[in-house]
Amino acid sequence: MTHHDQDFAQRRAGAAAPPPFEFRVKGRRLVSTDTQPVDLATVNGLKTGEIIAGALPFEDSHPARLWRGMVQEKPDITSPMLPDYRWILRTEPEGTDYIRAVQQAVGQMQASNLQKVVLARTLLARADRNIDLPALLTRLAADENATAFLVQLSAQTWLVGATPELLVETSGRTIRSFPLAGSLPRQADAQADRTAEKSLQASVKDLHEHRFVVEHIMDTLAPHCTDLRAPDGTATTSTRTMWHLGTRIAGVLKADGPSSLELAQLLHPTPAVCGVPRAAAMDVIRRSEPVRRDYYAGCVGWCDGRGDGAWHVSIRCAEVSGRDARLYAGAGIVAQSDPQSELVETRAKFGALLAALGCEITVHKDI
Ligand SMILES: C=C(O[C@@H]1C=C(C(=O)O)C=C[C@H]1O)C(=O)O
Repeated sequence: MTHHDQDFAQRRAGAAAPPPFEFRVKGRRLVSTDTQPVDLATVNGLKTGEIIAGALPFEDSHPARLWRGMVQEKPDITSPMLPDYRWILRTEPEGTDYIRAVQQAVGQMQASNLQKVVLARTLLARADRNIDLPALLTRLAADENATAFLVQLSAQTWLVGATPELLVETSGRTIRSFPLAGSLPRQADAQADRTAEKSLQASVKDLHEHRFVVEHIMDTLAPHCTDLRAPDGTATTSTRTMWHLGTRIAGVLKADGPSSLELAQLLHPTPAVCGVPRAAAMDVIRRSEPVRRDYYAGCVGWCDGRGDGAWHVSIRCAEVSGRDARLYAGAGIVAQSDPQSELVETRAKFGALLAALGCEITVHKDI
């Protein structure tokens, strides 16, 4: 038996527990070294080579989930093979209730100063045996345009996903952000896929949705930078399942500027996951989403003792516990939104996780 097979066989027997955190970023792995959680202040006492990493919640009512760890250049050897699970799926809220919430939000936009709100729904997927988290992470990491992450939230629960959205990254005084907003599902046919990309690029509604996010990030970062630029025009970017509008923001931090962790806290929640104005959008989210977001639409990432690090928006993810996965997906709603299209967009956003779980979305068309 090779080391690789042994590792897989052990895990199938349930011997190896998932680590408290692991990130996969373009061939590098960020791995936990301690099994005891740490708090935000731990960042001040880190030794060279150490990081803290984990998840920040959508709302402050939940604590940060952080652990100490290190960056490894070693590639991963975990097998991407999964057992052939049988699935039971249930959406929460049901599609009709999600559509009603979108209609109400659009109505509120006509009668108030609410301009954008991101409304999410969830999909409960129950397998016939425990979900193999390390294999799931390896499968999610196959998408080169996403950062795959696994973060322990409680004794039995992990947040796992693959996000394409970079909230903020700093290295010395160099700062970057890659906000996304405005989406269309990818198409299997190459010609149809290209048409989808072009129509997204030309969509006034999506460009409008996108602009809120770029403005928020520029306004929040500007006081901390000596130089900050967003390119003219918005580009498209893709994952294996979605097209998005994205803007590559780059700049130079002031000397003794905030750490990557502090910047993530300043920026969060952006209008990519909350809305404009923020307080009104938060109010709509709290009133119309029946399932609390917990760590979905928060941040996942890492920071070292000098403040360098990267924080991503925790989207395209699920909370996994034993046989159960709760998948989350949201869509930005503006006055011109069509509720049925927003439902389809959230369904497509479940696609990355479902594919990684080996659950065929085409078999479950009604989600
Ligand atoms: C909220 C999600 O995605 C966000 C919303 C987007 C949109 O509304 O177009 C696009 C990318 C993300 O910023 C999600 O995937 O759950």
